[in-house]
Amino acid sequence: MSEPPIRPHSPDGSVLQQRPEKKPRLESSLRASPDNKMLNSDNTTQHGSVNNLEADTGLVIQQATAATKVKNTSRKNKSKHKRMVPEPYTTEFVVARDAALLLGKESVDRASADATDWNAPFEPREEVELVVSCLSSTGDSLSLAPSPRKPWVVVTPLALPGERIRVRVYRHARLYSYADLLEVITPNADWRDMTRVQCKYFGKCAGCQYQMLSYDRQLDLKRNVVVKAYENFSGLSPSSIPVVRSTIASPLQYGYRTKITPHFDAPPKKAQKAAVKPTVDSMDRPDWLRIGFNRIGTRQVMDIEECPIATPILNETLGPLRERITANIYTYKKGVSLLLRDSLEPPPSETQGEPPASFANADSLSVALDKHVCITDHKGSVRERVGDKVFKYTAGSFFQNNNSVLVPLTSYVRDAIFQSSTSSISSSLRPTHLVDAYCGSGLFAITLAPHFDKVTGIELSEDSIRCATHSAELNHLPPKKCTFMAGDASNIFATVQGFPRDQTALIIDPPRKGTDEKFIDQLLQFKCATVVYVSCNVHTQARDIGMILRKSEMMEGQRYVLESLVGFDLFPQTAHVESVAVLRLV
Ligand SMILES: C[S@@+](CC[C@H](N)C(=O)[O-])C[C@H]1O[C@@H](n2cnc3c(N)ncnc32)[C@H](O)[C@@H]1O
Repeated sequence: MSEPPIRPHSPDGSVLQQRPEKKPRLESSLRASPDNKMLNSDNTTQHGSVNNLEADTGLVIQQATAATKVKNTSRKNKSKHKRMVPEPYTTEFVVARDAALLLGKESVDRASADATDWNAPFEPREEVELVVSCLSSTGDSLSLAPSPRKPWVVVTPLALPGERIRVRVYRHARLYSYADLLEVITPNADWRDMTRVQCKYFGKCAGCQYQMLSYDRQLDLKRNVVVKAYENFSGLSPSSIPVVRSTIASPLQYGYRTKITPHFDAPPKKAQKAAVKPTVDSMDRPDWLRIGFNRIGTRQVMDIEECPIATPILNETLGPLRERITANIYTYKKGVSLLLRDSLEPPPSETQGEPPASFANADSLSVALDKHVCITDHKGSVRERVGDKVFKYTAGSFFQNNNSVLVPLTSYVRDAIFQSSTSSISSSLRPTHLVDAYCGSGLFAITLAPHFDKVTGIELSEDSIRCATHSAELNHLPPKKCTFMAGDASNIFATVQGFPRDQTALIIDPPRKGTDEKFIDQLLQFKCATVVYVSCNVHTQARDIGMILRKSEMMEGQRYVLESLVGFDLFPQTAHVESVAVLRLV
């Protein structure tokens, strides 16, 4: 089967795409995050506050009501609608909240009262013209259904505010429907410039959403995502939320991604049977074979031979790797997710099989600074430099995927710890101890260690802890200054009881699902002077910060205040934003 015909860009710069049939699915809630982790979905029990938050803000609570109503209908409908209720803090949850906000509380309440909130005003696969109202925090556009239809939102990728678009609706949820963009009839000339697009798959591949925008515009949009997350998900009063700073740019806006994970499906059964030999000549590439990334809104793999946001060495490696896979495709019985990770070339002592010097130091690694290699083995070793520090970690484990922004990020966190913007830190209370919770391979602990007397990190992955400990050695950080332990983040508080609390800073950098109440309760008992919360999901961060601030109101004498908020652009050309929140004990 060949690719469906696709015309990526019309002469006037509008985006045109023809969509293949979709599998029934929960597209957005299963959408991969920029670092290709599936979005999390399990916070309801640990944060019993999800429902309280909904009650506070008044809109999404209606969704739970509707889902409950659905329970009383037929079994078929029940399962169908149940699938549509988004898990808290997933992409779909955020879209649902944004759609409800666009409709307004009155419309939402009316639709709930009439029990019409699941009845979309569209025929199956209907084509309609819309005018885009705004962007959701997911990067998708939101438009109101044209009158005389009832109040309803249409979620469409790749369209911009003010644009007149033609779409085809394909799936419905509560009070909103998803649609494919067929045509941009009237582009937003201030925002859209298709000559900026650097990837021929833009508009089809699910990876990027913003290549048609100026970089300044992308940064503004990301700032707004942080603003909205705290307005809608923290449950905090506006007076407790500082003005969100301008998003900090990535030095590289293309060629920055140090890890990509293209994938491919196993040969279809029929093709396997028909294959006369296990290998394929390069001229004989089967047309069902696609090695690449998912098509927007589907789990269909697109054949992609180059990704302009990936680093040069990853693209140089992708071509030959694709050829090797193609030649041996019939030997694969299952689909495969490949790993390509950018690494500094190993020092000669390691490549020549000599045992590495026990303290092979940062300087010896710097010899290889300019030469990059691509690691494709999940268990292989990756070397990466951040400022004057070097890291060695396992290719399959977590490490931030945009090296160019890591010096600005770690420097910002360091400055936030040492320079309070709202109160002066007296020299007698200068931070001397650092706790790095969810430390991964030790990025923050190791880069910031020179500024502290003692640093300790905790992380669930034993392999990452082994790598962090080794990287500390590589950077001449002795164990009495820098230690790492494997375990649940909340265990850290038992081991740092000897740290002077008013001179201790805590960094939290959890996965997308955020931290948990057990961790927050212990943090509040520990009462360190500064908390810096780094997050790849600003919505769970807002929820957690809201909880920390509210609970800290009940502490005697002191409480935490949210001193600053800023987004970092770790993934240019995408809608993703990393968020850094600084809390101070006052
Ligand atoms: C977003 S990464 C941050 C890693 C590191 N701070 C960095 O920037 O490279 C989150 C890390 O938290 C770890 N993790 C997840 N759940 C954890 C838990 N309950 N306790 C400790 N670490 C956990 C993951 O293994 C992952 O390495």
